[in-house]
Amino acid sequence: MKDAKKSLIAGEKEKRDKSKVRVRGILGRFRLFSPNVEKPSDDSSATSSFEISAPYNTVHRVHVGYDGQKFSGLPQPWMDILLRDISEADQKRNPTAVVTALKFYAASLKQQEEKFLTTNSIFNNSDEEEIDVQLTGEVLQRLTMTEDPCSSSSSSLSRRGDAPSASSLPSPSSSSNSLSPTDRHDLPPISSPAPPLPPKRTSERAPPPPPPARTYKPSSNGYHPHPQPSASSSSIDSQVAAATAAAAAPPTGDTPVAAAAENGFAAAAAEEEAQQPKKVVPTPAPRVPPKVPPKPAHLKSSAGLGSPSITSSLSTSLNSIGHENDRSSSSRGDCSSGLHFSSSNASSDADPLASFNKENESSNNNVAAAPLVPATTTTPAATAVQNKVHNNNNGGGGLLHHGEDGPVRVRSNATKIEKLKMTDEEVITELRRIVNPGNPLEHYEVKKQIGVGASGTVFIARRNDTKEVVAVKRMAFKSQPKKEMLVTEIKVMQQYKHPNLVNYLDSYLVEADDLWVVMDYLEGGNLTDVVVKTELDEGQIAAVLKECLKALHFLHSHSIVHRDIKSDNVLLGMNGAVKLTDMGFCAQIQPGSKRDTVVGTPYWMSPEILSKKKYNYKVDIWSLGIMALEMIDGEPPYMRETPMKAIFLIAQNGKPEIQRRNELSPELVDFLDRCLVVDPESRACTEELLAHPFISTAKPLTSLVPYIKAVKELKEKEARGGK
Ligand SMILES: Nc1ncnc2c1ncn2[C@@H]1O[C@H](COP(=O)(O)OP(=O)(O)OP(=O)(O)O)[C@@H](O)[C@H]1O
Repeated sequence: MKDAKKSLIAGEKEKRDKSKVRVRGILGRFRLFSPNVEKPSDDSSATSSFEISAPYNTVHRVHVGYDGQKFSGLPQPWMDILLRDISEADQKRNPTAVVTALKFYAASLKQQEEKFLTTNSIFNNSDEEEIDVQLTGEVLQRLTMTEDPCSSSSSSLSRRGDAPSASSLPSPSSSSNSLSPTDRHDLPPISSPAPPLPPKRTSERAPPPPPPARTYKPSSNGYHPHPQPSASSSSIDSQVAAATAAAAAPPTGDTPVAAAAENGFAAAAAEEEAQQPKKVVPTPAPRVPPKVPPKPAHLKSSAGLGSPSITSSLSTSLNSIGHENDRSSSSRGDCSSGLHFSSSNASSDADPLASFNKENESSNNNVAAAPLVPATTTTPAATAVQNKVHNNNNGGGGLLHHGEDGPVRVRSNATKIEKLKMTDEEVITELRRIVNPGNPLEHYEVKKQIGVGASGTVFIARRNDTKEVVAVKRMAFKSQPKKEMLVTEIKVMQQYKHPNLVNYLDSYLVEADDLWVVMDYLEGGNLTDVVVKTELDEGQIAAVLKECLKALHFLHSHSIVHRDIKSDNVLLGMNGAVKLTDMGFCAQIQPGSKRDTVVGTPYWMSPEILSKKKYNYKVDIWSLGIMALEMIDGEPPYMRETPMKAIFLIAQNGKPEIQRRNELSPELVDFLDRCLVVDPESRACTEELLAHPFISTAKPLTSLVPYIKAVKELKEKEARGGK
């Protein structure tokens, strides 16, 4: 009787709580479409039938000129898109931002498989094919005028004081570096229209009539999932670009000229090393292959799991993690005092975990907000990771010597280890080392599908012995375009444990193709669903940000940069727990060093990434600021613009307009202002933000519960067909 009364009271309370849930109005986020596999996450019957065709075999060299009036040299389809998306007046007003957008666009053409440039993640680590943007006239003059790319001084090309300086935008010199990705699908069609596209964000409310750019409908607006051969592959003519750059451009990044020269030397050495015949990577002790069940139907074809995508958020390559340090850069940011970074050396650069181990050995670890230390360093996986480092080095130039006391790593003269691309076989070998042995079906009973991502399908499963409910992401490994990234994600998840990171439990590789990653099940779904359908108040927004900041502080304290912070990558527990996921894009950045791989999701990307500058962990802070805007507005800035235009606008405007500034508390406005600073050196760090007055207004996490429940119910209703 008492219990019945209690549950009645609880039920009433829940009802009251629910009635307080503020449902977002019609200005909710547009429904986005992706060419790949995204299906309604609740649609367990959903399977993908869409396959991205293999795109480009040819290499085009695209030299783009700008005479102060208009751009020339672009392939016609690009020109069409440019004219469609960015008015001539805008082009003229800020040609450097156009260049940023073009380069980003061009680089995306390099992706063999990709998603639409919408909310999807992008990884581009290749500098083989790029657009060569040769500028002439006033743009070139202006570009050469400013030297400090992070300068907060406003450029003559910037419309607002907070806009990036002209030199923070791509310069001719940067065109000789790898450039940024964009949306290949943006090309106009030359063949049949694209197949209908499933929605990417299932939770998104029905949009108002979307502008052409956001619907990606073929032919009507030029957005197509299939690559267009005519403009398919752009390639930088590096010699020409280098010549142009050498003559005209300031050094990119924040490095002094001498350091830049040194860096150039290192890069050249790496290039040279990469061209050496590849040595055989030692094969690990053979593992007794587990008895495997028949291949699941959904893995029989890659299409069944969703088209592979370079933008897989489960993706960061081994190459990318810890291999791109710009040793010459000395910038450390303004917030590093409270954080411990392990000192950089060649060996630790090779793998974040190597660095982590080193860090553990060190006694001066003063990480402040890392309630849990990274998981054991003595697990087979950790050992395997170390082996991997050795193998990598060995493969890269026979640098490993095994002494009696164990392996001794000798400093490589080539710092750009990412040049050493792993073959698929090597990746699989590596993967086998780090996953659990055995057959997962002996341990888990797969229940139902809960979602489909770019790289795989997520299921609820139950552990046979403990009856624990878990989430299992299953991926057709062989058809993944960036296999190394999956390996990286597993490694990062294995090694870095924190209450605000989605907890990794196990992984298995079945028949060398069915990759299982078992993790905690976050029943509340992702934050996107909540921000799209409801309006959190400031205390709740602060609560979410606080949890994310704790996770970021932990990662940054271990020299790990997440690189894909957005609401999609924040999962929620039914108790209000907030956890970051998608560690695939993580990379290590040593103190004082920066990276230049273009990674992330364009709308959330910081100006320094978009303009292909060297960057550090501050990129996560920018993205967190954008995510805060998502929670306020239901979508990130420029979400209703075409991808090309959005990149142009980020490059041009730098800090986005805070639409509802007047409705927000001064604390929240200040928090946003500290995150969305164009100059990363002046941008806040996690430590500062955790102590920010806005964060101290955080409500208890339980305040999120009614919202999470309401959204879940709404989604279930939608899945049942009752809107
Ligand atoms: N641990 C988890 N608990 C609950 N739901 C999850 C979990 N992991 C993923 N999901 C949900 O499953 C769906 C697919 O997730 P996934 O991570 O595959 O998406 P994605 O980020 O688009 O894809 P990818 O990571 O392959 O790029 C999403 O709706 C996500 O919220």
